[in-house]
Amino acid sequence: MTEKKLVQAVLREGGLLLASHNKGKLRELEAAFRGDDIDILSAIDKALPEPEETENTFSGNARLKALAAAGLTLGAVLADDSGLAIDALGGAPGIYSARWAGPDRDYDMAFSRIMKELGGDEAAMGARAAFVCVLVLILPGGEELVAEGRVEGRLTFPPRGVAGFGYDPIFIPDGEERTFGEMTPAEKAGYSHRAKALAALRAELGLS
Ligand SMILES: O=c1nc[nH]c2c1ncn2[C@H]1C[C@H](O)[C@@H](COP(=O)(O)OP(=O)(O)OP(=O)(O)O)O1
Ligand SMILES: [Mg+2]
Repeated sequence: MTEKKLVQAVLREGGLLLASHNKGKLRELEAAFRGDDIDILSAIDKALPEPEETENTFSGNARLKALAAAGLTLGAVLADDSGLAIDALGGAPGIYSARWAGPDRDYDMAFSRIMKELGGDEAAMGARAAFVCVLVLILPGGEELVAEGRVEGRLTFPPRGVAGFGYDPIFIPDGEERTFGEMTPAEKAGYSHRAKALAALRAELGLS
C-alpha cells in the first residue's frame, strides 16, 4: 500500500475530528469531505473546550487548536485558523479577526471598527484585503500536514448578503462584483481561502 492509501485508510477507519467551534467554517469543511466515506465529527458535537489562541501566526494557532483536540481523540484532527488581512491596516485584523467581533461575535461591531481605522466609509470603500486560511491536520501517529489558502479582494460598505458567516458580507473577491455573503456555498468555494487550503490538503492526502 502506498503511503497515501495508508493515510486514507486511517481516516476511513478512525474518522476525522474538525477542531473548530465555528459553525460557518464547519459547514465548509464538512462539505469538502462529503463523499469520501470518512466519519466527520466536530469540536461542537464532542463539546470540546475552546483553547485560548495564544500564538501570533495563523499556522501557530491552527497547530495549537489541532494539538489541543488531538489529545482528546484517537482519530485524526483538522484545525483551521483564518482571518481577514487588510493591506492599509498592516494585515489587521488578521489573527485577531474573531476577537475584533468581541465575545458575542458581533460582526457589525467589527465592520465599524474597520471603517473607523481606515478613516471613514469613503476611505474604507474598495480597500484591498485578503482572506487567509491555514489548515493543520494531525494523524493518529502524530504526523502533521499543513496547507494554506488565500484569496485577494476588496472591501465594500455597507455589508451585503446573508449567506456565509463572519466577514463575508463586506468582502468581494477579485473577478466578482458580489460579496461572499451574496454567493451560494458552491460559488464561494470557487474562490475562497478555505477551499484553496482544502484542495491543497486533499491533494497531499491523495483525495480528490
Ligand atoms: O470564510 C470566511 N468568511 C468570513 N469570515 C471568515 C472566513 N474565514 C475566517 N473568517 C473570520 C471569522 C472569524 O472572525 C475569524 C476566524 O477566527 P478563528 O479563530 O480562525 O475561528 P473561530 O474562532 O471563529 O473558530 P475556531 O477557532 O474554533 O475554529 O476570521
Ligand atoms: Mg478561534
